Amino acid sequence: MAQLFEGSGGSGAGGDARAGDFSVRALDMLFDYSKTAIDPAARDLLLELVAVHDLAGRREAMFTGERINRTEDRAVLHPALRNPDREGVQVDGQDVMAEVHETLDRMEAFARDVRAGRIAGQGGAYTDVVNIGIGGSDLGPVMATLALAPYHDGPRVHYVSNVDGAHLADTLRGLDPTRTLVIVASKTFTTIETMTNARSAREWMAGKVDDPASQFAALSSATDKTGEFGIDPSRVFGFEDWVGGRYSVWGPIGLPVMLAIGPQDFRAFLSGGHAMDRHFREAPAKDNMPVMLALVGMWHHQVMGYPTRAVLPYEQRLLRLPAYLQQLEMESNGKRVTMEGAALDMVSGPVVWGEPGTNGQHAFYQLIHQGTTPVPCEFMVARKGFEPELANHHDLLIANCLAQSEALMLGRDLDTARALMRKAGHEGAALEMQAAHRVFPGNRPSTTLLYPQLTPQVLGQIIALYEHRVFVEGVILGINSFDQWGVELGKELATALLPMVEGADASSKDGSTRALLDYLRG
Ligand SMILES: O=P(O)(O)OC[C@H]1O[C@](O)(CO)[C@@H](O)[C@@H]1O
Repeated sequence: MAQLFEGSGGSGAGGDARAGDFSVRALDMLFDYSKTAIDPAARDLLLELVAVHDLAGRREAMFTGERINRTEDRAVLHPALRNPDREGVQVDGQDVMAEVHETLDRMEAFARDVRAGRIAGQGGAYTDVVNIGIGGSDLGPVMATLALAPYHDGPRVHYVSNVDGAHLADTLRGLDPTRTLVIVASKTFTTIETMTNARSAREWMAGKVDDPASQFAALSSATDKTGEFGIDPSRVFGFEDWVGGRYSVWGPIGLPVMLAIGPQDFRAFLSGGHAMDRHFREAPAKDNMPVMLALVGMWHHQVMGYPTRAVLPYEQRLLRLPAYLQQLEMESNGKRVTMEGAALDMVSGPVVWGEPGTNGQHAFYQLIHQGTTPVPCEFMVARKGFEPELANHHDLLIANCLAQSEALMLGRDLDTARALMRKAGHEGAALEMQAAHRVFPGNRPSTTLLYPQLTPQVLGQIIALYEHRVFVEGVILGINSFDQWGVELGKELATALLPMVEGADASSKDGSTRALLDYLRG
């Protein structure tokens, strides 16, 4: 592996010149990639990829509503959901902005009425909201709701995603059905987990509420199906097929977030996303944060061959960010063929995983520091927390975040380890053995994203940053980042298996599946 800090030109490892040159500042955030092995020549080569693959052209095709999701023949226009302009974005010659804003205005009116108790349940103002959805209809709103806890001033918002009855039962336990609003969030309104949970939630309400459907709202593109479920059109918030599930938190799927934090703060979230859109569209590649985040990731995955990437937010409220990014990255770029359907001749997107710091330090960082496979780490931390009375905690959080990237970069060599062991009283073979265990190879790559504070605006910037990173990676790989055919086969087989789980003949199944069924059917 190339040495980190090659050509740093600064004062020692990670010197000043390198830190300034190998970082991007935008929208009051700082993305630092000086602790990677990328040198100016490598960066030039990476930047060439951007030109060769016509990123600028592909990006404009997305923002101007071309049908770039070719296998589904759809435009990809989630940025329109956070665009404050009331006109100017077209799909097939049709301006879509009026409809986007009309829906946003309706969502806001609904959220204000629910929060003020003007729209209420049979037993009075809503105290609780239960959002039922899965995948993109869950991960974004869950992540954002947790992230923005300091801004919560509405009803309590809960999320049910798993078809495991435990999720619904544990969530509903203790809630008052007469003061609970249920939101069914499903783009297609056919997802079996969501529809099963929605029906069970309706049964939970039946008997205690005269008209359970009146305490339901729906977020969906399939407005015909929401009607069949019995949800009044005034409580249905629709969106177009050009909003992909994992990109949908900015529109109606974000309604539970809006209920929790209020319309004004939700607008700030949208405005953060829009600011990142403008930066992505306008900044030259080397100063473009999503572009450089993507290129650094591709360097690690494609060039260095590191199979995974860890997302390590030093921000407890970003607890669900790694799960959110898992879907964003892995559902978007986990593909095996190019846009044209030819076999991909490089590896597709990496495995994304992670946990907030400092918790992860006491769990899996051992492997990151001393395991044999390097794991590129993506650290994130805010300049400021929200608990002034606990400012010392935040200082400790920052110190830990910086210490980890420093330890990964510098490591500890054998001589230093030996000296430590000598000081601890070891000698001879015992000293050698003990010292070997205390060596840190160092030279392990990491990046750090710094931001002022996790406000709605900044969260919007961060989420749009990652969305565009995925887009850039997809363009360079030459794949379609906006379909997800890989989830279909399992869904089809589950539908066919259900009757067999319930006792039907399973002789058509393979021997392994039959044996598992035999056990489970008792
Ligand atoms: O919103 P829906 O239609 O219920 O889909 C939920 C999720 O299911 C998927 O289609 C994949 O299973 C995701 O892409 C999507 O976010």
